[in-house]
Amino acid sequence: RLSRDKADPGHRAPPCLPSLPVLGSLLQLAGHSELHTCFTGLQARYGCLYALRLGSEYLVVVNNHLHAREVLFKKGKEFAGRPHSVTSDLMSRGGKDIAFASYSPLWRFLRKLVHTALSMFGEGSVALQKIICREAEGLCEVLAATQGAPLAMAPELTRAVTNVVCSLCFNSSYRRGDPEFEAMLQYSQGIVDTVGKESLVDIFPWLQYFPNKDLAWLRQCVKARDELLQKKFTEHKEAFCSDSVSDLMDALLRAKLNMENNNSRLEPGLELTDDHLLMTVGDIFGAGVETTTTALKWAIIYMLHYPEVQRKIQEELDQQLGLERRPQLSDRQRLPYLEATISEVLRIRPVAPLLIPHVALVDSSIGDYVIPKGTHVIVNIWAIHHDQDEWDKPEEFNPGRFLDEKGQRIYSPTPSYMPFGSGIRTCLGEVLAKMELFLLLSWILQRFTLELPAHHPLPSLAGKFGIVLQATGFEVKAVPREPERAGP
Ligand code: HEM
Repeated sequence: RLSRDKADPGHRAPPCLPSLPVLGSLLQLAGHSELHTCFTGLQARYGCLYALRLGSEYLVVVNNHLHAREVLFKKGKEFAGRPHSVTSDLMSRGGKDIAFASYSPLWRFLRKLVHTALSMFGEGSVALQKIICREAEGLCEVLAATQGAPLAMAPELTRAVTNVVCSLCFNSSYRRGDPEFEAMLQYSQGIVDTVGKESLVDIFPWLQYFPNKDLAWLRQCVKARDELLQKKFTEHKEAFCSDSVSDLMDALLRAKLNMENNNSRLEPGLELTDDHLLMTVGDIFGAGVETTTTALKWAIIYMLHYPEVQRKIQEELDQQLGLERRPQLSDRQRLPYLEATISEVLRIRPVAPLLIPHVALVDSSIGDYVIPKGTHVIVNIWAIHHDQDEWDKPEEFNPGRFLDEKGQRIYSPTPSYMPFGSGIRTCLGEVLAKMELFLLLSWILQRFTLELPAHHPLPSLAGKFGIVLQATGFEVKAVPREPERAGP
């Protein structure tokens, strides 16, 4: 389906959706709340790479893995920019974080710093495994206490994942019912509901000067988030000791103090301000909690739809570990079916179906098409993960596609798989997220069978497009497996 016309490479503009003055191509998208499926459907008419205009912005949508790899990997630096929008600027104080920051030495510095901190306090270390297992145990206790009564899983999953991120960022965690945690849940939901919907105010920035309910709610949620971040920041500053750095906030503070003491700057005019520290930690929260929780929700929803998959995971757990020994990260190799199921969940319901938009920093090209500097590039992971040329029956949930004939794990059966993006702006938390998904799911499924409570309809498999592909709320009945029933 890629253009074979090599006569004039890089000199053709991509096919463009019809566009009106001021509105651009907005009418073509009107009535489609699910942008990822709308963009996928438009391929039938415009091909796998096409352009559109939204307000004054020129956007290109990439629906194919070859073009996606060119943008993210091969020409990663050329497409490493991020667009400014009213909502993302509000969230990140004008890009003073990592995810919404422009490609710059400061972005690179912060990314490296967070990467080092995550590996120091977590990834690969026993410390993180302990933290996640503590949360997994807490989750199992909550499930056991329900004694088979229906339980809304979402808040429990969010608390477990929040506590992991909290431990990494602040070296602290929340108990059930903690008012600070409840407030955090509320503002996080508010942010998810309002950011990333390609809302009109991002297309027509001047709308921010008119009364706007969504924007007012987002401002309130961001204010609540910032107050909490500021509180943690002040506590950390007061207790700071450069010899005992035990979390991300401390690591950022130390970097800032080192810079000030050495009077070193990254580049003239670029300095690490308090805003950068706060927004970077806010970013790890924003990017780290909602994404992993969403993937967990989808995994459990698919377990309810496909009890035979759940059974196979449990058989594998029983065979490899039995019912008593709790799974550890070192067991991942021995549990390929569970790992394949997690991969399949991330394929069929990619958490970030359109990634985060990229921006062309220079005049460039994708395939045969010319892409001017400033173009917003949307990589449609949904289309890539559902591409019929790459996946057999892509709509079918089938963990088996990530296993070979011997039942061994295949990490990527086709290059058309990139749930965490790829290249220079690839997800910073991939390793952490995979650890959480593995440990939390294996601990739950070793001890409980998750069932649909009587008379409850199966939760919808249709996601709601937003900053993440949201799953609808649902309840489960957790039926203890044998040793739980028998007691310790
Ligand atoms: C299942 C869980 C997760 C998924 C599916 C996921 C996916 C993604 C995707 C698709 C991107 C955008 C890549 C791009 O624009 O090219 C991204 C960016 C990012 N993710 Fe994740 N993510 C997950 C968990 C996490 C966690 C746990 C953290 C932090 C601890 C995290 C931190 C980030 C950051 C900081 C960025 C921005 C990177 C940049 O712009 O340089 N993510 N993630």
